[in-house]
Amino acid sequence: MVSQSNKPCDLVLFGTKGDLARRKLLPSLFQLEKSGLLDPQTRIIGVARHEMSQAEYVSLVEEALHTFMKEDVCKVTWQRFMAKLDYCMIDMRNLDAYAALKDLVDQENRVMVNYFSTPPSIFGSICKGLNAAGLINNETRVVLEKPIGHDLESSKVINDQVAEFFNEDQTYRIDHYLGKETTLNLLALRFANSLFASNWDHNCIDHVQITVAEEVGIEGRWGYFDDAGQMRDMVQNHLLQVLSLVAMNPPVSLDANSVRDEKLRVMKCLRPITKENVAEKTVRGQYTAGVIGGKAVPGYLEEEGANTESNTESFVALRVDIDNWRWSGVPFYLRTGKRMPEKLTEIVIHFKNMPHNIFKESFGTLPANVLTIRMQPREGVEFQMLNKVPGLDDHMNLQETKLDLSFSEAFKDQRIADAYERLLLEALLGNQSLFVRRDEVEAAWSWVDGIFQAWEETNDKPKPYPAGTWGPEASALLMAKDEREWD
Ligand SMILES: NC(=O)C1=CN([C@@H]2O[C@H](COP(=O)(O)OP(=O)(O)OC[C@H]3O[C@@H](n4cnc5c(N)ncnc54)[C@H](OP(=O)(O)O)[C@@H]3O)[C@@H](O)[C@H]2O)C=CC1
Ligand SMILES: O=C1O[C@H](COP(=O)(O)O)[C@@H](O)[C@H](O)[C@H]1O
Repeated sequence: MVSQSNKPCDLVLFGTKGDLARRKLLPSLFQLEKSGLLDPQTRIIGVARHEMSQAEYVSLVEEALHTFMKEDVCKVTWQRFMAKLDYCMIDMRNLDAYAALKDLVDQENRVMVNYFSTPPSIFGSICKGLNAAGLINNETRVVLEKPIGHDLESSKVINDQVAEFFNEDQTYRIDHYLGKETTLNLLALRFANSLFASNWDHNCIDHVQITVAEEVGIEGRWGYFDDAGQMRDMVQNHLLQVLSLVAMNPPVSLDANSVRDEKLRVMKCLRPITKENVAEKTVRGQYTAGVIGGKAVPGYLEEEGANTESNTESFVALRVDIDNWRWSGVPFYLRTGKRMPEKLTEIVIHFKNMPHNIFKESFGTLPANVLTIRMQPREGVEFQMLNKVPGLDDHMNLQETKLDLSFSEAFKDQRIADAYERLLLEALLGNQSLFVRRDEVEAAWSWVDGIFQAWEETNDKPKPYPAGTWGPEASALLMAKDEREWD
């Protein structure tokens, strides 16, 4: 991706005491410092509404690093990193409070990048506060966490509140799946290899499966999750972004708007799901108590903070049709759920069967080629194909074999950076390619809203599935109807 600016920044982290900031953002910033990717002049300013001395903030950050980093906290890097930290107490709903930031930022010499790691309900207040303190100029950037809104209408309200103060080219909407190495590799796979580039359509592909399975439940986030559900939490953003990258036409270049234009075209071609077809095209589920990795786990309704009644889905399976020339007749099957047997994100491309079988006598039906892109864990790419078994005994004895490229083997000395490292770096550099444009967010909401409406009109309720399984039986039936099965 092409970087646009290399100026030092004031990265202002609103919600610095929150879960995301401590678990992901601060450790990622630390890794950037360790890799020498933060400008020596760059500052990190944490904002929260609690009274804290500078020393207390530094130890909050240190504790977050020790708790959430997978590797040891390098002492030399820590000395450099801690010297970059500042803390500012602001109640983000109080517009007068933002004046306190003025003494900490230096807009003449540094670009101010404001990361809103807070509930979206206060994004508007933060923008107003920054404006009231005179802290917004043409270079100032804003990074917004997902999900933006609860539906199309509320997302428009939030985007309008931000757009009152920031242009689209100053606005960076995060979808952390776009920062994953394996997501970026999808671009390389598709557009740097002629074998795939020329076979990526309805002539060669039978169907596509995208699975994003999580072992975890709702992780103590009942308040947020019960309001959102798996459709808003994962499908509206992460799964539709991945689907768009798999399905889009080749962008003219890697610049932000070329890629985003192509993704948007895909979203606009998603066939609406309505009350007439929602039953055959969607499955929602909710986990009950079960066992994962030999450990008993509670059901959704027994989670901490749960109501006894809730129709929120923790699992979704969908058949998605894309109404354009490239994908005519090629269904995309999506499934995502919490409390699945394992954490697994993968895209599986099922190619079409051979039109004629010359190996009938020795082999019978020829299985089709399958390309699996393993996004996490065990990142890599796998291609299933048929080969002749060497030997003189049976002159055409075929066997299914795999070409298996594991990133950890092929790129032994390369560390796989967390998605947030990549995205924070891109935001600091001013490159929007890996951020979602407003029209993409709205197109995604518009399609997802249709499904919610269809569920409501048909009074659809989530079907139970025991934790530690691959979702309700209806998910397997959704595939079986089309004479297919999940991988
Ligand atoms: N956690 C995650 O894994 C993910 C989170 N996100 C998104 O990131 C954002 C943050 O999520 P998360 O960290 O989980 O949420 P948290 O609730 O843990 O953190 C939000 C922070 O915002 C602060 N805050 C809220 N209102 C105010 C206010 N008026 N003044 C000052 N501070 C305020 C809270 O302060 P206080 O502590 O005082 O309440 C809290 O520290 C959300 O938009 C979420 O959807 C996206 C993907 C994953
Ligand atoms: O955005 C979110 O993503 C995580 C899953 O992310 P991953 O990188 O671990 O696959 C999910 O657990 C969370 O509910 C959701 O808000």
